[in-house]
Formats: sequence, structure tokens, C-alpha cells
Amino acid sequence: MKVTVHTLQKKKRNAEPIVALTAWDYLFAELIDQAGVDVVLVGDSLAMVALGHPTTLPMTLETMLHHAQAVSRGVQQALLVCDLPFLSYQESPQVAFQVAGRIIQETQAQAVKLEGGYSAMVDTVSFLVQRGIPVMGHLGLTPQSVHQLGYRQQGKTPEAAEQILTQARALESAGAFSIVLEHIPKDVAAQVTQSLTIPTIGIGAGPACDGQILVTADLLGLTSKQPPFAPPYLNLRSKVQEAVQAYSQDVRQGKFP
Ligand SMILES: Nc1nc(=O)c2c([nH]1)NC[C@@H]1CN(c3ccc(C(=O)N[C@@H](CCC(=O)O)C(=O)O)cc3)CN21
Ligand SMILES: CC(C)C(=O)C(=O)O
Ligand SMILES: [Mg+2]
Repeated sequence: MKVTVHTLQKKKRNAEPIVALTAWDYLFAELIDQAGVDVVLVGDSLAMVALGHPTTLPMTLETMLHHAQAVSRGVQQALLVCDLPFLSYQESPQVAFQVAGRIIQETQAQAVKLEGGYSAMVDTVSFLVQRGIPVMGHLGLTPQSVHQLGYRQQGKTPEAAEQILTQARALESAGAFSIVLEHIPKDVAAQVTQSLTIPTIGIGAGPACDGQILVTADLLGLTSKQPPFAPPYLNLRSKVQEAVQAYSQDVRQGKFP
């Protein structure tokens, strides 16, 4: 059955953990969807993982649409969420609505995710939700602010923790259906999760969140360096290298074909 934003609310109420992963192409989208994840996110981290950029900032709307369309063809069951790329939505609620609307219209994504919980972004969330577009928030380490935050853990001082909690409550009041909490102390994530009725989805935010998300390439051990909070479940990088070396050897020795 197709997962919807309501499925996630229900999972939180029933204390059933939400499983989320990222995808950037048809191949992996179909694989992880058929493996039964609840949420597939077309994350802008694909700028780094799939396209080789040093940050997520070079991601454009056109490139995001291209990847989200491919992912969409592979996803039958999971809730499909797409990141709004840097520079495409921050200017105003109206601009964000046009961009989010194109994503929903042209990719069959069911929701968009945007970064930040400052008051202007809360207004944007409210503007989108009132006009029929489900929004997932993203607090803590927001990689589109890398030049202000770096990739360090956020929410470490009591003041910073309090700000995350306040912003999470504001996003919930604005109508966000879920919030990603990235790279914050587990106690802060636990407090946010407890304070909200909408589900939190953590990445490097400890076990108290209502769900977990990882970048699929990190999970599979495909990336050459993973964030400290993303231990690989498989070392696919060395498996791929072994297969390529075996094939190379066979071709060079006249054993294949
Ligand atoms: N493959 C991949 N996985 C991710 O989880 C991910 C991306 N890419 N790209 C976008 C962001 C960037 N992320 C990152 C990247 C690095 C650290 C990291 O290494 N943090 C260290 C050092 C931080 C520093 O001081 O620069 C830490 O100990 O917090 C954390 C999150 C998470 N996101
Ligand atoms: C890691 C998740 C939350 C993300 O935003 C991304 O992959 O871009
Ligand atoms: Mg992202």
C-alpha cells in the first residue's frame, strides 16, 4: 500500500519506527522501495554523492527535477519526498511555492523538504502547506548553510538546543508533517521528539527520534568517506572493486568471454 504523510503520523502514534533512505536514480529507488522502506528522499546530497560536488550548494532545480523523475519511476510504495535545492526557495514564500509546485507536478513527489526554522522559513512552510503542498522540515545541521555552520554537530549549548526546540515547535505549528533532525545531541533530539506530535526523522541524532534516515550510498559502504554517524551496513565499495579487478584480469588473460 502507498505510504502517505498520514501513515507517518500513525506510525508515531503507534511508536513504530519510520525507515527512510535517500535515492538519486531509478535503479536504487526501485531496490530500496522493494526492500520496504517507508520514505524515499531525493536528497540534495546527491550533488556530492552522485555528481561529485564538494557541497550541496551547486544543486539546481532542473537537476533535482531530472533525478526526482528517475527516482519516481522506481518508487511504488514508499512516501516520495524531494529536497528543495539551495537558492530555489529561500527568497520568498511565493518563489518557494512555484518551485515546490513544479516538483510536485513534474515528478509525482508527494512532499518537499526544506532547510531551516527561522521565522521567514516558518512563513514559507505555512504558505506552502495552506496551498496544498506537504512540507518536511530539516533542523540541526542544515548542509545548505555549510559556510555558516560547517559540518559540525549543532545544538551543543543550552541556548542552541533551546533554539532548535523553538524552531521545531514553530515548524509544527506552521503545518510541517515531519522534521529531519541532523547531527544534534541525542538528548536534544529526544526532547524535540517528545515535544512534537509530528514525527522526527533523525540522522546522527540518536535513537529517540521517531524514524531514521541515511544516505543510501553511506549505508552500503559505497562512499569513500562517511559522516561519523553513518556506519556502513555493507562494504560495497570493496565488493565492486573486487568484481572490476576480476573482470579486468579475465579480459586481459583471455578468459572472458
Ligand atoms: N554521503 C553523505 N552523507 C551524508 O550524511 C551527508 C552528505 N553526504 N552530504 C550532505 C551532508 C553533509 N553531512 C556531513 C558531512 C560530514 C560530517 C562530518 O564529518 N562531521 C565531523 C567533522 C565536522 C567538521 O569539523 O568539519 C564531526 O565530527 O561532526 C557530518 C555530516 C551529512 N550529509
Ligand atoms: C540526509 C538527508 C536528510 C538529506 O537532506 C539529503 O540526503 O540531502
Ligand atoms: Mg538534503
